[in-house]
Amino acid sequence: MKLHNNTIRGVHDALEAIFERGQFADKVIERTLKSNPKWGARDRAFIAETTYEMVRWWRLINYLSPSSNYWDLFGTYWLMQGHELPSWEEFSKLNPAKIKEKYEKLEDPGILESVPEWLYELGKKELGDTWDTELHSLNQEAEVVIRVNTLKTTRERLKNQLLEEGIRTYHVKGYPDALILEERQNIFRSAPFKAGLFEVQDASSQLVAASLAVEPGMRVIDACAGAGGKTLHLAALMENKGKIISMDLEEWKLQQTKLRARRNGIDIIERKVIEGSKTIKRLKDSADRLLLDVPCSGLGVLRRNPDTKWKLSPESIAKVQEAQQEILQSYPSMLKKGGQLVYATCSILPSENEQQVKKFLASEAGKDFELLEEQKVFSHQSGFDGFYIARMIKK
Ligand SMILES: C[S@@+](CC[C@H](N)C(=O)[O-])C[C@H]1O[C@@H](n2cnc3c(N)ncnc32)[C@H](O)[C@@H]1O
Repeated sequence: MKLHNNTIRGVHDALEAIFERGQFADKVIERTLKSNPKWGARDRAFIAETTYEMVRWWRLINYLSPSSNYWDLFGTYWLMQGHELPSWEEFSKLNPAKIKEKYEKLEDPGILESVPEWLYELGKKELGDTWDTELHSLNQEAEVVIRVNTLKTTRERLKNQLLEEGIRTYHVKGYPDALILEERQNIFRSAPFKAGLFEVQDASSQLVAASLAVEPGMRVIDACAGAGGKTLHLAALMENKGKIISMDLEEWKLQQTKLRARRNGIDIIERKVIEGSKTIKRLKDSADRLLLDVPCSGLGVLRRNPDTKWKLSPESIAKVQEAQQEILQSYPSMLKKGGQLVYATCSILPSENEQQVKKFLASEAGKDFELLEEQKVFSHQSGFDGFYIARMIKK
């Protein structure tokens, strides 16, 4: 594969924004590509993929070639991919044979899997040997998965509609509304997307709304709704009948649901910003179903967001765990007697998952609740993101 100086510079700029200015990788790549409209499809794919992969393997790359020079780091990454380096001045400081030897001698699993040492140790403490297998899987590139909007089409019909646009997909058993792209490509400009026939949503994430056992006509609260990915899925499962109260602390996130709902043909969503405990108290005993898709470390979605591992800290994980228990202690009061709730995270750490549920059930606030089922979704088993889903009933 031929390297081009200007696209490598594009990667440098993106990495600088991510590592030196702490910006989010997906936003940085979007901006980099937008600001250079002359790059062709192949250049754009090279910049996006190389940036993501260098972020993923950042610790390993820096171990093999300790340097603050982005050319050294890119060159090392390129060699790791099994390519040869062109004889450019920029790569003159690199010694491919030495780098190869250092890599072959490397045994430290935290460096090999390219995670911060504290995170490697935390995962090992919580998950034992499962962590090594899971971490390996979380370092693979994520597939693009879409969720069929069953309010407007069927999976088979959408498959054909996408094929007409040159987009080939396949489906996997156990995920009734999911289609997986055979090849990574921009689908947001396709006619089926603009017509609201699908949303991009990982297959594991699609298990969350499905596990809440909603029915048309119910009153459902999605209490940590964000930009509404799971609200939209709930509305489709409810056949756009009944009511969904979509809540979050952040109004700007709820705003995004508005546009997405319109595109999806959904009109049963009411948005509500949480302004403190009074918002929760006003909704006491009012819901048939409650979704708590709580804030979490995001360790289950490292395939998609590899920069998460460099942004997390032991303190940020402790803070998010505190928020998770606070939500569990107060939000379930919004459920009617006999109603059901789902607590979900996109994390694989027991301390954010089953241990939080156990603590809630043993507490005064959880005494009327019973655990009905629990799914621990690991990436190495499912092939998709890591998730945790627990369904409970208010007795
Ligand atoms: C995992 S994300 C939700 C993703 C969303 N459900 C989706 O499917 O796209 C967690 C959300 O919880 C929100 N959040 C954080 N603390 C909260 C709290 N105390 N109460 C409600 N929402 C909260 C965050 O703003 C964030 O949008």
